[in-house]
Amino acid sequence: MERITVVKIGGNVIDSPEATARFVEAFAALEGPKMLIHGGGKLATRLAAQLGIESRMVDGRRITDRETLDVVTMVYAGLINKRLVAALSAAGCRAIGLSGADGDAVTSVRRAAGAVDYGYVGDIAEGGVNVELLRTLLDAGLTPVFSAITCDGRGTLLNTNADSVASAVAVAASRIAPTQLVFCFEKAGVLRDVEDERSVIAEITPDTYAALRAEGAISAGMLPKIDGALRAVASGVESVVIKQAEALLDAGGTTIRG
Ligand SMILES: Nc1ncnc2c1ncn2[C@@H]1O[C@H](COP(=O)(O)OP(=O)(O)O)[C@@H](O)[C@H]1O
Ligand SMILES: CC(=O)N[C@@H](CCC(=O)OP(=O)(O)O)C(=O)O
Repeated sequence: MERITVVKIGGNVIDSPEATARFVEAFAALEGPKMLIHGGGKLATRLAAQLGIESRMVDGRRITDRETLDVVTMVYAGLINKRLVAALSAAGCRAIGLSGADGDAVTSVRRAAGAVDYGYVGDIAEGGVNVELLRTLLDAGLTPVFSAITCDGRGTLLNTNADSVASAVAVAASRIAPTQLVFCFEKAGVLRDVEDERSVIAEITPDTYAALRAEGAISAGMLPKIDGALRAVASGVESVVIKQAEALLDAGGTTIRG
């Protein structure tokens, strides 16, 4: 099979209909087999607030109680996934929407409660992504579109950070064909100064990451993204780039190296 492109689209982009439309057009134009993973954390937080449910994030991950799990399942696996699939289909991309439960696509393990009890949050185990399902869908010319809802294989849905889903899917895809992973979000790349769009860091390695963390230059939602990116390059993914969604087809952004 030709080189596979796995793209993650972040929640701040999804929150803007105009930015999403521009991204969908660029993604549909990408040649070769491809997959999309989407977040939607911002919309979930807003809808939860409308229902009187407070949202709490720790290290870029949502504390997910029973009520919150229902909200995120409706928002990620429902509204956002189906809107994206409809828009991609309209743009000529044969998309198929999936949660981790569909076709046993992504199996995860509930996080044990430690210093923090994350509730219904799952981490993807080694071999948790169904490679044969991916191969079947890609061979059929379909573009899988994954939400951040996974399943423990025993009937319980779990909330998983979408960046972690993206890196696990990319690692699984690399067993089918060489795979590139692109994290798209609203900023120009990983920034040295989060307020300065011109301060893009061209390259991050495990050593520079540790230094940037210690300086406090990288925080919150950027942590699971770079953790996932480093895991992906260490596990056989050919290249990982973090860049602006609208620049999907252009050069630039931050390259992650092992
Ligand atoms: N060094 C950094 N460069 C860019 N963004 C950063 C950095 N450190 C923290 N961030 C924050 O991380 C956010 C992206 O993470 P997150 O909100 O989880 O978005 P996504 O939905 O794209 O995963 C950015 O909007 C920014 O506020
Ligand atoms: C466990 C956990 O934190 N899950 C994430 C899943 C969505 C996500 O990752 O969305 P973004 O890409 O928009 O951040 C959450 O509920 O926020």
